[in-house]
Amino acid sequence: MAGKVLVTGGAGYVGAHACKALARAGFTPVVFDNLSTGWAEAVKWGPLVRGDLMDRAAIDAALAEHRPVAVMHFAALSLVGESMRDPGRYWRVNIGGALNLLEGCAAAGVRNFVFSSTCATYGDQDGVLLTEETPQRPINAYGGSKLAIEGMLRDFGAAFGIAHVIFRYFNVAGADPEGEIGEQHRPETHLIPLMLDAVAGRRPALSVFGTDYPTPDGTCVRDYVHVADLAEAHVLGLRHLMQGRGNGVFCLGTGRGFSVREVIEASRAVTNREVPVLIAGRRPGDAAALVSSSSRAVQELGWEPRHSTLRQMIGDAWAWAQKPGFGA
Ligand SMILES: O=c1ccn([C@@H]2O[C@H](COP(=O)(O)OP(=O)(O)O[C@H]3O[C@H](CO)[C@H](O)[C@H](O)[C@H]3O)[C@@H](O)[C@H]2O)c(=O)[nH]1
Repeated sequence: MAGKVLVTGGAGYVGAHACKALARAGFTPVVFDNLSTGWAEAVKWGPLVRGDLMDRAAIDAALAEHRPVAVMHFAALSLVGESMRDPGRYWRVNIGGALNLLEGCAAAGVRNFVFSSTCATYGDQDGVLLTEETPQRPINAYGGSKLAIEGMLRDFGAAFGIAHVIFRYFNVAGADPEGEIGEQHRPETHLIPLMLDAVAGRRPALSVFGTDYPTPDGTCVRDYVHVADLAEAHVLGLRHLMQGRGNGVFCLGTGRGFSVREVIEASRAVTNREVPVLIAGRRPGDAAALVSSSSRAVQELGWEPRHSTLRQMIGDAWAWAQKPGFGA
């Protein structure tokens, strides 16, 4: 047994897939989650500690009881649009939670930390391929709060010897290829599950947010990465830390962007059904194009994004969309 890993937000979409990957690699994921957006049913590979990151005593108790070899920090508010409407909540919850967790780790002697950051820290950069060295200029409170936590990690790393890996996710999509878990948000705001809901007739149509962006077809371009590939990168990042290879920052995307219209086209090919579409205005906070260069993760961690074709991401999400889902 490779040891326990405290996984904050492990009942959520990305966190739960990371737990499955950790368990497969021999670790025991201990989920710390307040279930505000996560699902107890998604916690299948280790214990669930129901707790809130705003409660420092609850963090200390979990660290003392489980003595993890590492912490993976997924728990956060993560909706761009919501962060534009209610920035205070994003700054309070994301920063306050991370600060409590890092102070808890420093006190408990946790020395390995993996953090979920985001391409939203880059802001709108005119379609350039984003690398780990690209200057970060967030244009929404969500991205701003995640960038601040990256800075917090550097300071705690230097002061307390907390080795850390920062992953900047691009657009996470798909579901567990074995169908055990998948994407389910309340409310749902993400493109692919909303599109598949419209295909399945569970909502009248997909609203396309903006057709006047400076992109080839006028709709936003994103770099979609399969959640199972993303989860695997976390195991590689953890091994990197446990082998003493030092701090790292890695973009997790595929280097290839797809427009909203291209995603809709791919859905037709996978499901053999039309997507009912409604053209709507731009959504505040959206960048025109966010595409990564994932070459550092591939070269330094040996990451292989094997599942990240649009076809498989939509196919796995479609299979998941036809199951009863959590809370059914
Ligand atoms: O009903 C919808 C939903 C989305 N979109 C468009 O589809 C693209 C993808 O939108 P998502 O909401 O699926 O994803 P985001 O790019 O907004 O968000 C993702 O990237 C963000 C960083 O930009 C955060 O990391 C966030 O957590 C993550 O889900 C965007 O261009 C959006 O405008 C639509 O047209 N209609």
